[in-house]
Amino acid sequence: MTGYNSQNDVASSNGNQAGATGHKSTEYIAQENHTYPYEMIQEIADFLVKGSGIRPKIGIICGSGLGSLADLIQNPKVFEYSKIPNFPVSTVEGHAGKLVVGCLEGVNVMAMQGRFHYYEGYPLAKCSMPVRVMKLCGVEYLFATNAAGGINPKYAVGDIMLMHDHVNMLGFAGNSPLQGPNDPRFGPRFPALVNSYNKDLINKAIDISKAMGIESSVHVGVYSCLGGPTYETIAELRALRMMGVDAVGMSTVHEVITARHCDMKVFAFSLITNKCATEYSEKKDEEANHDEVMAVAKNKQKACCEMVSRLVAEIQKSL
Ligand SMILES: O=P(O)(O)O[C@H]1O[C@H](CO)[C@@H](O)[C@H]1O
Ligand code: HPA
Repeated sequence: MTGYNSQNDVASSNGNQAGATGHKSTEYIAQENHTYPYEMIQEIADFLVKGSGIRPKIGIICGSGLGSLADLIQNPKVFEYSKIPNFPVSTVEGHAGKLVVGCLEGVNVMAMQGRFHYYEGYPLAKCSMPVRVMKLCGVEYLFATNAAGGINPKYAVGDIMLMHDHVNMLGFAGNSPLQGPNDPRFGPRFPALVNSYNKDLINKAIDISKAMGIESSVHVGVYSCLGGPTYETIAELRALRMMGVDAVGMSTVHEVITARHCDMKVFAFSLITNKCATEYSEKKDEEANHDEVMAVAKNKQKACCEMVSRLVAEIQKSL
């Protein structure tokens, strides 16, 4: 272990500060940006692979209230985040803070019961650091799930939106999980993001929705991530709709960016937990709230679980 802690006060690690030339070292810039050095990610991955005896092929991130996706896993080995070296802890209700490793439909998988959000106070690189851990554990496919507000007027509460693209609002503001020095062992300095969402997996998920008889409540659309923790204003929601956004949340995009940077195949979906109002109203019940988000997710977890396990079974056929 390097002894580096991303929450350390940068100024206290004076060994890495500007040298006689006045230039900051790469390691110092990495600390300034709260990024994790490759070696530290490798150590976390080694800890998990050694502790579970498993090299997972698929990584699953459970959205708010969707932690039961991890309950599908057979012979689970459960790691509390607080017991994993250098791992952040979950602070949001509906995010248990456990990493579950085991087998699903004959495929070794790793599931995060609890993700990290920017509004929790974590820099984006830290929010999506577990995706790099997954990569170094052997993960080739990322399944990212989330609870989201439906902006597309055709979407109903309880529908599923398969993500085929995103609008990165935090990126518009100059924030990225890839900010700071690039380590080419993960990926290129300037990764392309067209075709980020694997078309083959989207098509398989559409076929699965037909087989499940739920195709009328499954859509393909565009997700946007805002910083939160506030839900959006009417004016913001109208602006997002004009930009072609179908569903809005506070997660996922930075995880997808990190996964594509290291060449993982990505499948992501939103469970629509509330309809976003785009008209001004005094009615309290039209305001988004986390209790409603959690309740809808709990209600719909069965369909989400079936969608995920059937898709894993499809991937298993192609391995
Ligand atoms: O994106 P997930 O983690 O599913 O959670 C969503 O639900 C919370 C708001 O209710 C926010 O954290 C939003 O991002
Ligand atoms: O309406 C929403 N907005 C942002 N994030 C969300 N997560 C669930 N619902 C929402």
